[in-house]
Amino acid sequence: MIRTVAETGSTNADMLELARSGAAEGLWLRAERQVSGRGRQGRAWVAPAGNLSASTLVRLRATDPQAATLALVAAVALQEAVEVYLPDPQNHDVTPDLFRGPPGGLLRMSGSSGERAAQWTPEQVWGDGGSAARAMLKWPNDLLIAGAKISGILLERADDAVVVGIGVNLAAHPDDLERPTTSLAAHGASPDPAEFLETLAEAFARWLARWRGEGLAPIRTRWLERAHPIGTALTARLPDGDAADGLFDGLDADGALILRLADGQRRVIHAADIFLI
Ligand SMILES: O=C(O)CCCC[C@@H]1SC[C@@H]2NC(=O)N[C@@H]21
Repeated sequence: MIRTVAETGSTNADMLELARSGAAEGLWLRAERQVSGRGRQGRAWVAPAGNLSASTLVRLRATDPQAATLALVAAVALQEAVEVYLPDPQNHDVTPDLFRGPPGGLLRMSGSSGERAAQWTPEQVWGDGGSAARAMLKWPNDLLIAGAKISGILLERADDAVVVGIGVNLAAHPDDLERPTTSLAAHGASPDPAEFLETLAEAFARWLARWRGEGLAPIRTRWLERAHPIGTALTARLPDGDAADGLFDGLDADGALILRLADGQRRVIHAADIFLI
């Protein structure tokens, strides 16, 4: 069920209240205008009119996979929904053996983890994407088009309830000094937020059911297929202020990010802000 309000501070804050008063799993709340949106790590989330601001609720069960992995469930559902609206969504069968990423140099796409490389052209990862623009996942749940962020996902927990808040730049994107941003409109599509949410809610319900029924494995597989290739150079900015540079080497069985460091060691990262370099 989808409830829509004209304006609110934060749909996540509202959904946490609804969760505390017994709301059932599956409820979605969408605000046409969200004026105090919350982002990850205490940041604000700015949502110009025409963008999607919505939250839903998952009630955890004893047999569920780790709650934190709902971040990957939300990410694969959102990636799927965004690609429905991108031009030429079928155009993803290019699998180059070598991948040239900035600042230059060739990176082998097949990592030691043996994951199959994602089907990306360098232009789709780094360039303007053009008519072949694709929505690419970056750990844990950012979605990028041609390197620019198009959406944000924020998970918040209250007892057995996890609130999953999703903001998508459909019509417009706010400027961000720290990282490039984009919108679906900038790529030739501007779905109505209500219609977009129907698509997203359907995809989320489907991936949530798989997460419950089959565990994290199919979600992880799908995430890897839709993420930057193995071998992509990343910087992880860690919660303690440190940073680690390395090459993307897949996800562990729990969905944590694996970085291959310059000395060849693998580092498993559970929490960080990740940047493509
Ligand atoms: O920092 C991020 O990338 C996450 C942003 C999450 C924004 C969404 S918009 C709907 C929901 N309500 C909020 O207050 N935040 C989330």
